Formats: sequence, structure tokens, C-alpha cells
Amino acid sequence: MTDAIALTIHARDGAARTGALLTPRGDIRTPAFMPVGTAATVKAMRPEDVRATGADIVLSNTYHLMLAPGAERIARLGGLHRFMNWPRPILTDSGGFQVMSLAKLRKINGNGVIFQSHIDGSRHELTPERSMEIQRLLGADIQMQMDECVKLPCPPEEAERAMRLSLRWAERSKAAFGDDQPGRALFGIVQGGVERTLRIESARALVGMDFHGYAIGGLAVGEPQADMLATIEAVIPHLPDTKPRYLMGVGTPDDLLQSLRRGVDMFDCVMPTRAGRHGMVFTRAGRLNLRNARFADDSRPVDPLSTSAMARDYSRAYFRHLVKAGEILAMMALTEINLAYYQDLMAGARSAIGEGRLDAYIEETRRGWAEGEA
Ligand SMILES: CC1(C)O[C@@H]2[C@@H](CO[C@@]3(CNc4nc5cc6c(=O)[nH]c(N)nc6cc5[nH]4)OC(C)(C)O[C@@H]23)O1
Repeated sequence: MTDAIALTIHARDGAARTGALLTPRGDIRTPAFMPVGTAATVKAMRPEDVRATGADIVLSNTYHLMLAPGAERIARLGGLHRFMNWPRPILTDSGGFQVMSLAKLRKINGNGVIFQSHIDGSRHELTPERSMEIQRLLGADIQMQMDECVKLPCPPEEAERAMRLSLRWAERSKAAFGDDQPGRALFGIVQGGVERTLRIESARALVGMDFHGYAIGGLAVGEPQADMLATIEAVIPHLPDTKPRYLMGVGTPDDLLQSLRRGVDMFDCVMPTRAGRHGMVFTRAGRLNLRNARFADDSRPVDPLSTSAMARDYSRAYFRHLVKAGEILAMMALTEINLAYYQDLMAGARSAIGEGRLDAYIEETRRGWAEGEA
């Protein structure tokens, strides 16, 4: 495949690299964090505020949008970018993972997956061909192949079965994606559980099919960080150096630093948005659970060094009050603060890689969490 969306690498520091994915809708600075906008919205955020936190790209979900409001309806209304007023790049997940983690009565057969909607119980079938059609109707800049992600821990033979099915679905996804068009990319997804040999076989087979980028799937499903990092180390050497690597569903700030250090370029995770809605914020001094009574009289800002004014100009006591009162502003503000933290963390990593001081950056960031008087 030609590079419909090309990765340019500006600098390296060990296995880490910093650069940009150049797309017709805007450049994606890497390492990049993609806020999750599952149902055509990054929850509690206006798109202009998502952009103001530093996001270059957002993620959305085939599974949710096919159920409501429907992919054909979004296409009739001008596509997902217009629908949600996000003119920059959008990556869409392919739906198989969400079916397995959300839908009721789902059944995988060789052709695809049959399931009942978690919204109204209606029956649906999702195949690689239909997933590609939905992502095209949405207008995604980066589409994901349809795959099967096993729940961990699982027996090696189960991981092998799902890995081989995912490879068959990779072929079908690529065939259905069609010929290269500028600005439209399709990523393959490496599976294989925690089995090193299966992971390497999956990576090599996908590279042989020639995708625009490669995701590492099957992680951030409850496995220890050490298993996740070992999987990254096993897979990365078998992926092309000049194509983007995307670690799906990851993760905590420490997960991001440890993974980008090993050569990952792109991340997505619900953690900053989900935690914000529940009163937990990420700061340079570590995490704060603002429901905690210890913040009731704390007049200090959440994080004076944040790029978010909400983190600098309001007190912890105020946000604790809002959280306890169930005020809507708490969800909005703490979501923004967390997304700004994740983007600030990525921006710091990009600069550090550019200056060859990534290990020092990681060390000083982790020290801030450990020593910070959160
Ligand atoms: C980390 C955190 C906070 O993220 C939450 C919750 C549980 O983990 C998450 C995030 N982890 C996650 N791993 C993934 C793996 C794949 C994959 O192999 N294939 C495809 N197509 N999409 C994927 C999307 C993924 N998301 O998965 C759900 C269940 C969506 O909730 C998320 O813990």
C-alpha cells in the first residue's frame, strides 16, 4: 500500500521516536494520545475544547455508531467529521472488540460476529466487509481491521485460534477496504495473547499483507504492565520502522511512557475521560481523588503547571464541592484537566525524544508522581 498517511520521523532516542503522521485533515504529532470519542463525542467536552487540550486526532467506535444513530444516517448528514464538528483526523475502531466487551448474546462464527444490541436487544451481524463499509460511511481517516481479542488469561490454543481468525479477517478487511486513496489508511492489528511466538507470527503475517500502520491489540484487558511491555518488545522488531505503531486501549500515564520508550507512536484510552467524570484527576504530583475529604479546605489549584486554566485557576476545595454535589461542571472541568495532562505528557515526551533526554524526562516525571504532595 502506498503511504496514504505517511509517518515522518524527526528524531529518535533509543527505540523511541518522535515525528508526525501527515494527513489531509491535519498532522498528528507522535507520540500521540487520542481522546476517546466513542459515540461521536468526547464525553463532557466540546470539540474546540478537545482541540485546546492539544489533541490532533480522536477515536470513535463502529460498534456504538452502527447501533445509534446508524452509519448510513451519519453518511447522509455529511460524515462523522461534520456530524461531530471535528475537522481533524478521526480513527475508528472496527467493532469486534466492543461487541465482545459490551454486546449481549454474541456469537463469533467464521464469517463475523452475530450479537444483540446492548441498547435495545436488536440483532446484528458484523463482518469484516460490513465493518469496512461502516468506517467508510463514517469517513474515518484511519480504519482498523476487524479482529478478535481474547480475554486474558486464556489457554495458548484459544489465543492461537483468535489470532488466526484475526489474520483471515485482516485479509478480508484489506480486500473490502479497496484501493489506496490519499488520506485514507487501514491498520492491521497484531493479536496472539501473551504467546511470544504467536505475536511474532501475527506481526509477520500482517506486514506481509502491507498495511498503512500496525496496532498491537489484545492488551489493556487486565494483564500486568510487565506482560504488556514484554509483548511490545516482542512485536516491535517485526514491524516496519517507518510505519506507525498503535497500542490499543492504553493506558495510565506510566503505561504511555514505558510504551513510547519501546517505540509505540499512538495511544487511546478512556482513562482520562472516565476518571475525570468520577472525580479523579491526573497531575504532575500524581493522582488526586477529589471526592476525598482531605481536599475540603485545600485552596491550592489542582495543578499549577497544567496547560488547562481549569487546573490553575480553581481550588481543589471547589472541585471537591462540585464533585460531591454532582455538579455537571465537575465532569466537564476534570475531563479537560485530565486530557490536558495526557497531552502535556505526550508533548513533553516528544520534546525529550527530540533532545535525546527521554530517560531523564521519564525519571523526573515519575519522581513528581512519587514525591509530589498530591
Ligand atoms: C484501561 C481501561 C481504563 O480502559 C478501559 C478498561 C478496560 O480496557 C479497555 C481498554 N482496553 C482496550 N484493549 C483493547 C484491545 C483491542 C483489540 O485487540 N482490538 C480492537 N479492535 N480494539 C481494541 C480496543 C481495546 N481497548 O477496554 C474496554 C473494555 C473498552 O474498556 C477500556 O480499562
